[in-house]
Amino acid sequence: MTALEVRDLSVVYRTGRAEMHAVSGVNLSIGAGRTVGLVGESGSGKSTVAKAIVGLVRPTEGTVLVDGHQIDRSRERLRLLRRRVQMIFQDPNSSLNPRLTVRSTLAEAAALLPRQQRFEVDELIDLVSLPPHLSERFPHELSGGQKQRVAIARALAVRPAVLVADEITASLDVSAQASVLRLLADLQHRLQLSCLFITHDLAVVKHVAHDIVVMRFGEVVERGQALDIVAEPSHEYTKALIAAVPRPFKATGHEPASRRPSMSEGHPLGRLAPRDAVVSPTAPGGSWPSPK
Ligand SMILES: Nc1ncnc2c1ncn2[C@@H]1O[C@H](COP(=O)(O)OP(=O)(O)OP(=O)(O)O)[C@@H](O)[C@H]1O
Repeated sequence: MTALEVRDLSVVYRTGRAEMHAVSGVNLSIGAGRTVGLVGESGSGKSTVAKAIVGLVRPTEGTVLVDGHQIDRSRERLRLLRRRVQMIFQDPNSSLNPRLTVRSTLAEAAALLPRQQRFEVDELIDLVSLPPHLSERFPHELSGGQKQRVAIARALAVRPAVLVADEITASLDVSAQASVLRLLADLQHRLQLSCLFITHDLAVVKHVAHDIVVMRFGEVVERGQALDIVAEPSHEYTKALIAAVPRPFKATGHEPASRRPSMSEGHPLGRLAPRDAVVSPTAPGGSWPSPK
């Protein structure tokens, strides 16, 4: 089943008389329990796609379907469908309210669900493996990785079907990056979440994505299974993106396949296994903890 589908999405930003065609004719779909990596350089339109999906920008053309239902203008429907898709942003400092403790942040999000479906705050804290004693802290008292875990817990509080993660590891140091990526893969497997994972870093994406969609100048230029694209990109732009991954991790293409260095070899995240090795997409998934 398709959890999220984007059909022929175009977004034009208008500033005065100037028009900026940020996204043109983008199609993508994410199956239940799958992760799609959306990659491309800065300015290629990735965040605009994400914002259109969660309703932060209005598509100029095209539609977004959640669980097969079009997000239309009916307010009640919009509210329900939007809850099914939650976005996590790059910078938790601007996405978390600095005046709320972790507990208040999560309680506020959990309260959006009817009482009988609600998570307890402690369950959410446990779900993202935050030490329980951090629950009374404010965002400025947490590390970057801990803040991003709070942001993930807040997104999970409404039991979404789809997570849109926009460069969520970009502001973290290397060890926090690896542990947030591991958490995401683990949660996604346990909860059968679908995920759109946005990054400019092709070395990161293969650790989390089953499939990759490559964007350039607002258009999709290549798509396919993550390991295939990383091993044998067909579009020149994708090849250039891979070539931009720091030298020690690059294959020349002339060595036998068995000796070809993986792109992440020597990369700070190189010890993480590729996505399909971490969690088989066909492996039986878990389910949401049942409401108390
Ligand atoms: N609100 C806006 N008004 C006008 N132009 C915008 C607006 N937001 C984004 N753009 C432009 O749209 C294009 C796509 O931007 P977008 O942020 O979607 O790209 P991106 O691939 O996510 O890049 P980054 O990783 O740097 O965020 C860029 O040229 C950007 O300057």
